Amino acid sequence: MSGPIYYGAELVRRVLTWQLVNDAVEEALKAVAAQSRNAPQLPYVVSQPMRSVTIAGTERSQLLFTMPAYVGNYRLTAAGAAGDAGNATRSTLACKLVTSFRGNQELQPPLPSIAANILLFNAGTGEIDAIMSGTDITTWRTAAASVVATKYLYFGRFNAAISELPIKVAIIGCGTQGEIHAVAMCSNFKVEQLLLYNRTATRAQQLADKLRKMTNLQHTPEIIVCNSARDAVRDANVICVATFSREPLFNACDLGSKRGLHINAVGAGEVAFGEVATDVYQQSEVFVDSLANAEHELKGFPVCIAGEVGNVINKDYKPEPTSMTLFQSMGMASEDACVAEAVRSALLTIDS
Ligand SMILES: NC(=O)C1=CN([C@@H]2O[C@H](COP(=O)(O)OP(=O)(O)OC[C@H]3O[C@@H](n4cnc5c(N)ncnc54)[C@H](O)[C@@H]3O)[C@@H](O)[C@H]2O)C=CC1
Ligand SMILES: O=C(O)C1=NCCCC1
Repeated sequence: MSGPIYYGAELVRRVLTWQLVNDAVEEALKAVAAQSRNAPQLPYVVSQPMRSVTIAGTERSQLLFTMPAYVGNYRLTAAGAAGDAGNATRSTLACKLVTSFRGNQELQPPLPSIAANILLFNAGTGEIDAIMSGTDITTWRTAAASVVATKYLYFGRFNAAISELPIKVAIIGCGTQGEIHAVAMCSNFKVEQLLLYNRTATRAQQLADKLRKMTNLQHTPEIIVCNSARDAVRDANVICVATFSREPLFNACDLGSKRGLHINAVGAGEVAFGEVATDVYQQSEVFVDSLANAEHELKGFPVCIAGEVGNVINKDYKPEPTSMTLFQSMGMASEDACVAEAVRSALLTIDS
């Protein structure tokens, strides 16, 4: 063996599309839920041990996560994989190494807070096949998980096509995740209004300017920069929160109509669920990406978890149509494994 191939960030970016990433993430969510429900009618085999967290220093502001996963008997149905027998069953063994250094945004010039690489192994021999830049994959797959959650938890309650229902989306936190969530929501749904809030207001304004110049968004909404998180969430149908805040950024009383509301809680302060108030969790039907990970990582979580997003996709659970739903995203190694495999497959198709 000649050693692993390296796929750098430029190459990875060439094939990242919403269809490719959404499909791979949806497959990972379904596989994890099938495994935890022990559903023998579904073919998946998943091993996703808890991620390890190494604290690089004396504070928890500099972290290294090790995220291994094996996903067996799943399918890539993404457009990028068409033509390479992308629908064939496959199995992927991968491990993501990802750092979270939240002070990086204060550096001159600033660096991303989250940086990752993904190791892809030969699932038959255990040899390492490839190392892939995983920073963009992490960014995209996190937003894709919110898109899939929004599709099933929010849109799933209406009897209309997703493309016909206009929504107002609030983005709380306008860093890397805030930006990709804004793009993802406008690329996948009919967003008529985008409400942006960031602690440093200039950052929200910069994101608004950037989004207004983007020509590749499926929908170009009215974009409003808000003075507070409360202003941003008041009239929103879908809320995406992605900050490092330890403190709640909005409370239940800030949410106008609880009927027909969905929240994607993506970020993590000292406590993963710190940025959303306890009463919001208490009034929501709460879903996670992985119950096993939630048990381990969400110590002191204020409510019972209704299930995994994959349970809703696999149709073994249906949320109450009138409830406020909340997706507590932690991020899963199996998402990275499936997306990295889809990226590799798409790159091989381009090359051949
Ligand atoms: N669930 C998942 O799968 C993933 C979650 N994350 C989490 O998403 C969050 C955001 O990550 P990035 O966008 O990459 O970081 P970033 O550094 O690019 O952006 C963070 C944003 O949060 C704001 N912020 C930071 N501290 C705040 C506070 N105390 N109060 C209000 N706003 C505050 C900053 O102004 C900044 O705009 C982090 O908590 C990160 O750990 C990141 C990747 C995957
Ligand atoms: O899933 C991930 O990747 C991450 N989740 C939490 C913060 C660091 C990266």
